[in-house]
Parts: sequence; structure tokens; C-alpha cells
Amino acid sequence: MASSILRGRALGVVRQARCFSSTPRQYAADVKSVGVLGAGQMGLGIALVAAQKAQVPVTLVDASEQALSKGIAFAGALELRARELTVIEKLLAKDVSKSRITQEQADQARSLLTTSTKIEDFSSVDFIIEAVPEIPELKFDIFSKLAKVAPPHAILATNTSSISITRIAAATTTDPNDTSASSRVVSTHFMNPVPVQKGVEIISGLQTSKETLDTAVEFCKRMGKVTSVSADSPGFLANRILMPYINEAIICLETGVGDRDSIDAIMKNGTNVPMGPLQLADFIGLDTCLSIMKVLHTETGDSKYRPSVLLGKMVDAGWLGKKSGKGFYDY
Ligand SMILES: NC(=O)c1ccc[n+]([C@@H]2O[C@H](COP(=O)([O-])OP(=O)(O)OC[C@H]3O[C@@H](n4cnc5c(N)ncnc54)[C@H](O)[C@@H]3O)[C@@H](O)[C@H]2O)c1
Repeated sequence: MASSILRGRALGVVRQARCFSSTPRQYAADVKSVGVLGAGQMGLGIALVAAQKAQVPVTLVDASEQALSKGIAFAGALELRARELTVIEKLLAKDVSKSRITQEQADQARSLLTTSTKIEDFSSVDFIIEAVPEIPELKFDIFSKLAKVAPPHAILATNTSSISITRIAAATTTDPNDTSASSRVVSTHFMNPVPVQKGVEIISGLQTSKETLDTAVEFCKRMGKVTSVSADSPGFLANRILMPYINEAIICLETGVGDRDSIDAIMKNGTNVPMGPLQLADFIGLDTCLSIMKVLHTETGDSKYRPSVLLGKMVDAGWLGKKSGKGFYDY
């Protein structure tokens, strides 16, 4: 990758940095390796799609060894344990059985994926996508670490559903005038399930450089996605529209306007969506839904975004939806 001078778009700061070549398509082509942080439902999907479609080596890091082995332990470990398939093995096997990919392509994708529990293993990747839980302090802490361990040209992307990109970017430095790391922060907001949903929302913070935004858009296209660009506003586009819909469905349930099956059936059969709002909430994760509603409510100060009381209680009970085995439905 060539060296050049990047011009900070928002602040007009000129700084020396190793960076990508000159046009958006070239920047994205210069992405030769990817790091994904968080091997939960989103991180696993993002890692798999990066390996399958963009065909780059992917380092998947999670603080939990258990999350990694559930998601992605391969070959040797599988033969030894020869019991349940990992999430990624299941996804690859399904693609092969439906003739969407060949066995060779599945093997190739698998060979591009490696795992680690250490964030320091991102020290030589070009494009990092963070997908840890939707907890602001956790993301701020992680981006301050990423700024230190990632190469000085690496794009630092977050999959946050609702947290301000400007705030996440600000966490990369203690000096707001030093945009060497914050200008490389952007959001690539993938939709769930990542291997299936084509849409990705790309969001710039105030500090994000044009090169960073362009690289994120083009790299997501390399991953086979269709991109939408949105402003750094609470909920961005997707969740500004989707979450109040889900929250209202839960309010309808708690106030007895309809029962679970009626609510899901009318929306499923009346608007031609694959699942109703309560089932969708279970798939997204009720903790994630609650966090997003809290961000919308707090940051806009608008009472129309008040999270449903029932949603809060379900999270208190640990009924988080599909990932915990119980939500509005049992799994
Ligand atoms: N679930 C959805 O439908 C959806 C959709 C779009 C965006 N998102 C966003 O994606 C992000 C991840 O959501 P998810 O549903 O995949 O969460 P998840 O709970 O399924 O997975 C999070 C993973 O992060 C790991 N983790 C926690 N702390 C860590 C740390 N300090 N270092 C490394 N790994 C750590 C956990 O072990 C877990 O494996 C959130 O920001 C969420 O808002 C979720």
C-alpha cells in the first residue's frame, strides 16, 4: 500500500499516514485482510461473509473462548469432539446442500478464518469490524485499544446499532485535535442474519475522513452488500424506523391490544415480511432492542421512544430471545 498524505475532511487537518491508494475502488481493493471483534451472532456472520465473498483472510477475536469454540472451532477440534457442528460449519453446510456454493468454496472460506482471544492479533489487518455487545463504555474502551494496536492505516469500523459514531471515534484519542485514528472510524452496520440480508448502513462520524467512508462503502460492496449511507443521528436509518415498530408491538402485547400470535400474524401476513415484530425482536436479541430504544429515548429526549416496560422486564429476567433460549417464544 502506498504512503501519502491524508486530508482530514471534517477538521481540515493534514497528517502523514500510511494509507490506501487513490480511488474508492482502489482503497477497497487494498484491503487484504480483515479483523472481526466479537464472535456473536453478528460477528460470526460478518467474518464468514468477508471470507466467502471478499475472499480475504479474517482474524476473528472474542474475549470468550467458549464463544469462539461454539461459533467456529474447525477440523481437528471437530473431529475430536465429533458432536455438534459450530455455527459457521452449519452455515457453510447449508450453503453447500442448497448448491449456493461448492464444497471447495466452503473449504476455501474455512481456510481463510482464524481465531484468537487477543485484540493484539489485529496488529497487521487492514480493516477491523467491531461487533461486541451494544454497551457504550465497552465500545469506547475497545476503540481506545484498537487505536493503539491496529496499523496506522487500518479502517476501524463498528457494527453498533445505535451508539453515536462521533462518540466512538472520540474514544480513540485523548486529544480531540489529533484525528489520526478518529478519521478512520466509521460504522458498517450489517443487518441480521448477515449472510442473508444484503443491506448495510454506512455511517460517518464528524471526524470520519472521506477516504474512510469511501473504503467502507466499497469494501462492503466487495462483501456482496448493498450500501445505504446515513447521518450520525440516533438510531441512524434502520433502527430509527425498525425499533419503534418493534417497541410498539411489545406495548400492544403488554397493554392487551393483542396476543403474541395475533400481533405477529397480522404484521407477517399483512405486510409480507418473513416474521412478525415479536419474533424479530427475539432474533435480534431483547437486550439489543432495549439498548437501542434507550439510546433513541435519551438522545432525542422524545417520549415517543420510551422503551416498553415489558421489554425491560424480559431483559431483567434474562429472557433475551433466541440466543438465551427464551424470549417471546421458546427456542
Ligand atoms: N443482533 C442483531 O440483530 C444486530 C443487528 C445489527 C447490529 N447489531 C449490533 O452488533 C453488535 C453485536 O451484536 P450481537 O447480537 O452479535 O451480540 P452477541 O451478544 O451475540 O455477541 C457479542 C460477542 O462479543 C463478545 N465480547 C464481549 N465483550 C468482548 C470484548 N471485550 N472483547 C471481545 N469480544 C467480546 C461476546 O463474547 C460475544 O461473543 C452490537 O453492537 C449490536 O447492537 C446487532
